[in-house]
Parts: sequence; structure tokens; C-alpha cells
Amino acid sequence: MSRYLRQSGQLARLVRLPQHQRLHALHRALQPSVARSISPAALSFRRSTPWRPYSTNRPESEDKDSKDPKNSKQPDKNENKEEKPSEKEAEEDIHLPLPDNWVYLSKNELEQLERFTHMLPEAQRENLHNILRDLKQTGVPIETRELLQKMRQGSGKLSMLDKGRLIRSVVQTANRVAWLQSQRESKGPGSFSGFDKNETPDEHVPRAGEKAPGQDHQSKAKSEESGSSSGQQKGGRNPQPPAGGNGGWPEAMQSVLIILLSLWLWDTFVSGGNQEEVTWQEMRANFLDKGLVKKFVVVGGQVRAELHPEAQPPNGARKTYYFTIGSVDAFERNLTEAQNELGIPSSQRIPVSYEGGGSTLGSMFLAFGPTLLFIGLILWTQRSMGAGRGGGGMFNFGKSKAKKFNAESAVKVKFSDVAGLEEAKTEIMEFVSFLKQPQKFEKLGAKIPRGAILAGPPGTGKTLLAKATAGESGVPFFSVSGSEFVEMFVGVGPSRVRDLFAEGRKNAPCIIFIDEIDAIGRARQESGRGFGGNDEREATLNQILTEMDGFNTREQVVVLAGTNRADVLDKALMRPGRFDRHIYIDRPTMKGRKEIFDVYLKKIVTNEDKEHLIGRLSTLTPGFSGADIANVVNEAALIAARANADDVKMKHFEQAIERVIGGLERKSLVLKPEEKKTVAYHEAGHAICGWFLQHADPLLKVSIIPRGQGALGYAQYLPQDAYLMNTNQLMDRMAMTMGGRVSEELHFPTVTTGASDDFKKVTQMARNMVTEWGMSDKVGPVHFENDPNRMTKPFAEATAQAIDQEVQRIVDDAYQKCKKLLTEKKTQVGLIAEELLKKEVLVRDDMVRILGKRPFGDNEEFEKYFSGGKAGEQGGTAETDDPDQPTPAPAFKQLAEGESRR
Ligand SMILES: Nc1ncnc2c1ncn2[C@@H]1O[C@H](COP(=O)(O)OP(=O)(O)OP(=O)(O)O)[C@@H](O)[C@H]1O
Repeated sequence: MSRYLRQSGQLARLVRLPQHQRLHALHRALQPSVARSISPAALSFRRSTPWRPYSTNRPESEDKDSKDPKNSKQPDKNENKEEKPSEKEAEEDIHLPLPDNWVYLSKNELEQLERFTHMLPEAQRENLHNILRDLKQTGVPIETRELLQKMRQGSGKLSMLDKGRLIRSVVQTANRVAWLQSQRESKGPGSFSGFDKNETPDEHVPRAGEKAPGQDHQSKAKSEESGSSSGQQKGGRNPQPPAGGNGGWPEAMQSVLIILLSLWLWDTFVSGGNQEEVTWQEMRANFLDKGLVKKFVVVGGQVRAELHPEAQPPNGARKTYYFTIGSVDAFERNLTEAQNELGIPSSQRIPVSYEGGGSTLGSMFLAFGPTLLFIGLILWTQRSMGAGRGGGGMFNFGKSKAKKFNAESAVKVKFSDVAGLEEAKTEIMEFVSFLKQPQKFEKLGAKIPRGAILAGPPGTGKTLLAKATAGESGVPFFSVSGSEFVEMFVGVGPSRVRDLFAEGRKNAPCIIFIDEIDAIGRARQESGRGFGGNDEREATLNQILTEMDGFNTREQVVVLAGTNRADVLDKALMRPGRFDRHIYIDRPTMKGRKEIFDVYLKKIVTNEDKEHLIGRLSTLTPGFSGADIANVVNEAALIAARANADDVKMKHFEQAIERVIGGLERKSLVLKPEEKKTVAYHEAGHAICGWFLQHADPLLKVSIIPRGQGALGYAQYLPQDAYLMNTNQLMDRMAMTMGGRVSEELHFPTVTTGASDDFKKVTQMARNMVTEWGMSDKVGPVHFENDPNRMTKPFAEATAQAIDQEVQRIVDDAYQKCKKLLTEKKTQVGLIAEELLKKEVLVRDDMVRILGKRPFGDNEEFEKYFSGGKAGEQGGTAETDDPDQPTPAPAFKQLAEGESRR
């Protein structure tokens, strides 16, 4: 779009023309063809213009309409001069009192804008209608109109300053519209203008949450005055929204941008409508010879003539004249000849500039496009973020996303809802009493602990405990997840931490709970290893460290944090003075499980003997977390409901447990008879080992119904809550795990792939015995870290060989032990396998019936709940999707590839 001025200087031809030429020009100026194009208003103005020395003639209008006194007013309608609304309009519409230098859009302008709403997509149309209605009331800064007039004057070119002014007026309009909308919302739907007729933005009495009108007004007025020489916003009135907040601003801004776009369209179309093509000869005769042309602009294959302002009507719609040229050279030649004929000295020739092709709209888009795109992007991001997160928006990136609960509203959890976890509760109780009676500690000079880390496996009740702490102490509770500090923008994490702690201090006494703190609290040197540091996370962690240091002991803000990975946390976070207390919450013990079952069974309809039910379920669920237990109880109720049972029975609970442990039963997976037989003998091998090995865990159930991911059968044992295991227990467990493969060897000519998972377990156990538990005489009592991230082994090659040999030896020992046992009990393995093939599921009672009582006593809890009448109530059933239906006998089908694990 670079422009090259070929000639410069102004014409002042007429004075220098000889007399005959002057008369000739005058005569030609009076030709009708010229008058046709120029409005009477323009003529009258030109007549009174004394300084057009070389052509004082005026073309006469031939336009019939213009002769009609009625129609002759037409151009005034188009003029953009401030037009006061008619009385009728004023009755219909309530106009906001205008600030200085603001005008209402004329009816004509509004109508024209309205017309362009049809060009927009339907979704935007209504928006535009609304905004037009609002603009009717708010008016626009006068400079908007001035600028639009300027655009319409043919060139469509705005200077940088003008562009800035245009954007400023859009922003001002958006503000005022947003204010109007917020007023309308706050006064409720149905109110016409949203405020009293006589109430102005300045006079508006602020409501709760609104800023006083003067506050915004004054500061804005100041900045407006300093930033602009146009005299906008001086003193008194101000179109800025006086209400606090800018909730409707983006929408209003968006709408005003649409308006602006429409204005451009309008401008283009209106000016397009006022364009007239002439021939070179007409151009010469009517304009050039009369000295009316200020400049020629060559755009592609056309030349636009810019006329002197005096040649245009002062207020009406201005016409642009253009003509088509064959080539630029030909045009230049013609122009030079014409000017030579007219005797224009070379210093005063008509300037010619050259533009790249494209419409006014195109050039406008080029000029404003990037800015609009940028604003649009901001608005879109703002909207989508607001929608995605239920408010907030991009300007709130640095704001903490912590959810705040307070005593009245949300935190209803009490310590009584947290079952078990007695030690953890006692520890944390102290925080509650600190928040309730700080003076009790302070008077003895005790420093109040700043915070506690609750560490432990998933679902063990860490979050629940933190909530209960808030519920008990009755103070506000801020809950945030560590990952919510992490954002793709640099600096957001620390800023959110600052905001969270500032909020905490404001609401003290309160509890801040940061869940999954390992997302940001990882040891710094660790995160930096190998791939460069994560600066943003470190900065966030540093900010937490700083904030926790920043508490003084009188500030009653307690910070609790939950994590599953206390081992990876930064040491600085864990030191006294920050997270003083480290509370480890493990999976519940038998006692804990009983208490948790007790809590959840209260919500369930069951006629079972409560004490027996709780005991039995707790025995069946070693290693279950609180969340697992809550899930089992709920699952049992669902199974009962599916079976249309009136209450939840023991079998429903057992099915639920089985489902949680083993996964969903896969009825669709059917095995070939020989495969099924192999599975039966494999599982029977495990079962016999479990039955006859002294240190093996008690066997509960054996099944050949495929379940979960690739398990074709399974034997369920009940490990005790054991915290130590000796070598004998480990060896028996390994031998039992080998039982499947050994049984296959003893009963079939070949073996299958089904024992792979068993080998994995056995090898892992043996390796741990050698490298971690000091159970190998050859390698000795040493511990070698098993860190998969380490590139090098923590031991010498000779040690590696010794380890391998020892692992091999232990596995061999377990294998031999198993083989010896199963060879002795080959008949029993056969009996169990055949029974399994018949019934698919065998429970403990079936085993007793076939094998006799187990030679070794089982643990106390197990004997209590599983021996005698009540054990094996579910005898022979396994979970099916319809628990009251007998287990369907599988049809025989090819086993899917990759599903060989048993
Ligand atoms: N001791 C408990 N008493 C009662 N319910 C519990 C207990 N422990 C866990 N639950 C149940 O488990 C659910 C999950 O617990 P919670 O969210 O507190 O676990 P968490 O330890 O924070 O887990 P994560 O580490 O995965 O965040 C709780 O909503 C509750 O229903």
C-alpha cells in the first residue's frame, strides 16, 4: 500500500488563465452534466467560497428530486451532524443524558445500521439489535461520527491518530453500554431502561458491590484528559460505567465491535452507492478543467478523483468519481497533455498517488484487522475460560482457584464421619483446639504448628480428615489441588499461591488445604535432573515456602497438605516451621475396616446380623482403603437392587468384594474344553498348595470363571494384616504361586503360557529376598536400591552374578517344594479340578468336603467368621451380573489371543 506521489503542488489556475480560457471554463462549469452530480448544498457552499480563484462557476442540479423542496432536504437526512431526537422518539425512547462531546445516533443512522444486521449470522443479529437499542440510549462519542464522516469522504484513509481515536471511542461506547446493561440487570428484567428516567450514570446511586460513580469517573477523566487532546471526558460527565466490576464489559465490547464492523460495511456500501463512474472526457470536462480535482489516486485499473472539499456538499453524502484506465502510462500521458493544455505549471500539477488494489473495506481491514483480531482473541479467550470454569476469565489467571467453604455452607463433615484413623485424628485435633482456643497455647509460650502433611496411599481418607478438621473447628476452609497452581503461563503459580495465602490471612482463623501437594512440592534438585529444571514449579514451591515463613505465630492460618508421595517432597517443605506435623495415614487395619464398614453400613438396608456382617466383611477385605470399602458397600447395594432384593444380603456383599478384587466377570469369554481343563488343573494346583502348605494364607475360594483383564481363573486367599513376613511364609507363598505350572506339568504332556504372571511374582519375591531383605546367606545382609531410573547398577558385576544365582536358587527351592507336594497330592489335585470343571467355583466348604479339614489351623479372625455354618453361605455361587441366576455354563469357543493369563 505504499503510495508514491508523482506530482505535488496546488492549482491556482484561474488567475493565471487568459481571459478567453476563463470564460470558457465558466461556460463549461455551467453545463448540466456537472450539476447532475453535485448537490445544491454543495453549490451554495461553493458559491460563497471566495478563495477558489480559478473556477467560481457552480454546476446546476438537474436532479428533479433536488428541485423538489421536499426532497431537497434529503441530503440533510444523510448528514451525520448531531441530530436531536424528535419529540415522538423522545417519548418512545428514554435517552441517557449525554456526557460532553457525545451525540445520539440519528434515526437515519440507526436505521441504516439496522439494515446491516441482516448481513450478520442469526446468532449475532439479536445481539446487534440489542446493542443498537442500547446505543440509541447511550449515544456515541462525537468523534466516532466525525471519524466515520472522514472515512466516507472518499479516501477511507485514517491517520494513526484517527485509528487510535476510533478505538478509544469504541471502548468508551462499550463501557457505557456495559454500564447500561449492568444497570438493567441489577434492576431486573422488565425495566425498560434499567434506571430512573432522571437518573444519569453520574447520578446513579451505587448499590452493594458498586463503586461510587465519582471514583471511576475521576480517575478515568484524568487519564482521558492526559492521554487525549480531543477534549473528551473533561470534567463533569463521563460515559464510563460507574458501577463496580466490569462483568458485562466483554460482551458489550464484543457487540460494539460488531457495530463497528457494520459501520464499516455501511460506510463501504453507502460510499459505494455514492460512487459514480465517469469517462476520462467527463472527468476532464467537469472537474479537471474547472480545477475541482485535488488529487488522483490510481487503484489497480481505476483512478479515483479526490475533489477539493469545497466541491462537495458540506453535510450531505459525498460522491466519489472514478474512471477506468487502459494503462497507467496512457493515463499519465493524458493527464500531462490535459494539464499542458490548461497551462498548469509543472510545480502545481495535480498529484497522483498509487495504491495497491482493494476496496476501502479491504484497506480498513488491513489497517484495523490485526487490532481487531487481537481484541477478538482476548474476548474469545475470556469467554471460553469463563464458561469452562464457571467464571473467572483470563484476567483472573493469577487468582487462586481455591474453593472456599465455610461453617454455615459446606463443611458438614465431622470427626465422627471419619472412621478409624485414631492417631491421625488425635494429632490433628490439636489444630482444631488451636483454632478454637489459641490463647490456651499462647499463654504457655507454645508456638502453634503451622501445618501438617497428611501422607498415605490413595483413598485412605486424607481429604476427608482435612475437611473434618474444618468442620470441627467451624472456620473457613480453602481447598485447592496442587495441580491447580500449574498453568501454561509463567508466573501464574506463584501469583496464585500469593493470592491464596492473602485470602487465608484475610479470613483468619482458617484452614488452607492443598491436596496432591507433590504436584508442586517435589524436591527441587530431583525435578531438575536430566531434562532441565521446571522453573515455574520451583517458583511456585518457593512462593509456598516464603508464604509459610511469612506467617507470624499469631496468624491463625493452618495449612494442611495431602499427598500420596511424601517421599518425593522437598525437604524445605517438611522442615519444622512449615509443615511441622507429618501424619501418615495407612490403609486401615482389621479394626479400622470394621469401623469404616460400620459407618457405611448404617446407610444401607440389611437384615444381616450387624456384628457378624461387619466382622466377615472386614476379614474379607485386607488391604482395602476407606474408599474401597465405601465402594464395596455401594456396589453391594447396587447388586441387590439389580436382583430386586428387599435388603442387601451377605452374598451381595461378597459378590461386590469379588468384583472389586477380580474385576467384572467375563461371561462373553468362553474357553475350549481342553483350555478349560488346563485352567481347572492349574487352579487346583494352587488350591492344593494353599491347603497343605503350613504357612500359606487360608484359601477362600477357587474359580475358573474368567474375570477382569485376562484372568481365566483364580484362587482367592485371605492374607492376614501382617506387617512382617518370615522366610518360611515367603517360601510357602512362592511354592503356592508355582502350584499352577507344576500341576500342569504333572497332568498334561506339555505346559502352557498361563503361568507367566506367577513367575513374575515369584521372581520379584526372590529378588527382594536377596537384594533388600537380607535373606540370602551368599549375598549377605545388604540392601540394593531397586531404582529403575538409575543408569548403573548399585553393585559390582560379581555381586550381580551372585544375586542372579541366589534368585535362581530360591525360585528352584520353591519349585521343588511345590513339586514334591503336588506329586504326593496328585489325586487330590485331580479331584478338585474335576469338581471345578463341574461347578466352576469352589468355596472353602467344598474343599473341606473333598479334602477333609485343613491340617493347620487358620488365623483367629478367619476361623471366627469362616468356619462353621456361616462360612461359605454363598456356596458354589460366583458373581454374575444377575446374582440370583445360576452361573451359566460357558459355551466352548476359541480363546482370544493374548488372554492366556490365569
Ligand atoms: N477413614 C474413613 N472413614 C470414612 N470414609 C472414608 C475413610 N477413608 C476414606 N473414606 C472414603 O473414601 C473417600 C475418599 O477419601 P479421600 O478423598 O479422603 O481420600 P484421600 O486419601 O484424600 O485420597 P487421595 O490420596 O487419592 O486424594 C471418602 O470420600 C470417603 O467416602
